[in-house]
Amino acid sequence: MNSIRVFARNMGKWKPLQRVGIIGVPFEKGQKKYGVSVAPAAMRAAGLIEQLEEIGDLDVKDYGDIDIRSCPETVSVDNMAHLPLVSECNRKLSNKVAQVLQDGRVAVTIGGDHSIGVGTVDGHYKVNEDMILIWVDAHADINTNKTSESGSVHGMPVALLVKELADYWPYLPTMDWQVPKFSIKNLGYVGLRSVDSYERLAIKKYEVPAFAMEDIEQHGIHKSIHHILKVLDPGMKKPIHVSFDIDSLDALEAPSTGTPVRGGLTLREAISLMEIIHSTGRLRAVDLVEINPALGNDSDRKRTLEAGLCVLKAALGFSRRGTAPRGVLDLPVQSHHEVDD
Ligand SMILES: NC(=[NH2+])NCCC[C@H](N)C(=O)O
Repeated sequence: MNSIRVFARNMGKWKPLQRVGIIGVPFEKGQKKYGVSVAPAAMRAAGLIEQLEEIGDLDVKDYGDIDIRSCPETVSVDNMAHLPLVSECNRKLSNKVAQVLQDGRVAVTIGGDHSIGVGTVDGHYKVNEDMILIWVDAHADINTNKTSESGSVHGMPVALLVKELADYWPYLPTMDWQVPKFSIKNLGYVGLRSVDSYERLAIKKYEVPAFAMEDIEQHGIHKSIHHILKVLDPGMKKPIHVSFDIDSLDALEAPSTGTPVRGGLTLREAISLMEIIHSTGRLRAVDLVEINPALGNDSDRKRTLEAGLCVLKAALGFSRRGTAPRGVLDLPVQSHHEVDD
């Protein structure tokens, strides 16, 4: 059993202490735009570690960045750009995520583009084979090199991870370290609104619980995420991995990202989603990917980084309730007249 929660002496009382490990992945070869590799440094400069430490009852350890050294690209695979680089980065990341989890910490990985989901989920699976995966994203990222229109691996991580799609891939040189074992039955989507036609087929064929934006609009974020958690794990016991792409947020909330799509989650919805997952006590790993500080102007960059920080803080237990002046947020709904009295 993984003891993520230990007890810490806190103001004379014993309180649960959540241990967290931060991993940066300055990797951008899973897509074509410059800049997403700067995100770990930009998030740290924006106060990532300090802000997490302020949450209280959180023991934060920074494991630093994965060493992304360009290895010679001796092999190439059709319609799959930079596979050897993607593979090498993810191999190292997988080992690091497993180490953080074995240290009894929640693994918080800051990308990088979404191709790094291969490493985070692979590493998590090594430690918790019963894990469930919530992919929060505008895109389904379940293309293979045969179905992808872009040839960018950040649109393929889910298809690389799940065992049910293993036969749809050709032999992938350099990827021998990664044997797809995770079952698509343990996957759910939130936030979808830009899904390619073959991706749609895969989601339908395997009946993946998917809450696209229109479903969230209809049911609300609370019911949507509770439903997914229940469908994937009726016993409510399994470790949870959230792979959060910043482009799940509406492009107005998080403009500095490579493949923005309008009509997405509000920041408030994303925070609620993370608060609900935090409240299960079963969040073991969270990825935050696709923040590209090189895109947009200063205000875009600031807004996007802030949104990323808010999402992570919510995932790790920060709640406005705890910090607001006492009573204000606990007021029952009442008229202005009653409040003024
Ligand atoms: N993680 C992302 N931003 N993925 C975007 C993927 C876009 C498109 N579906 C593709 O396969 O190229």
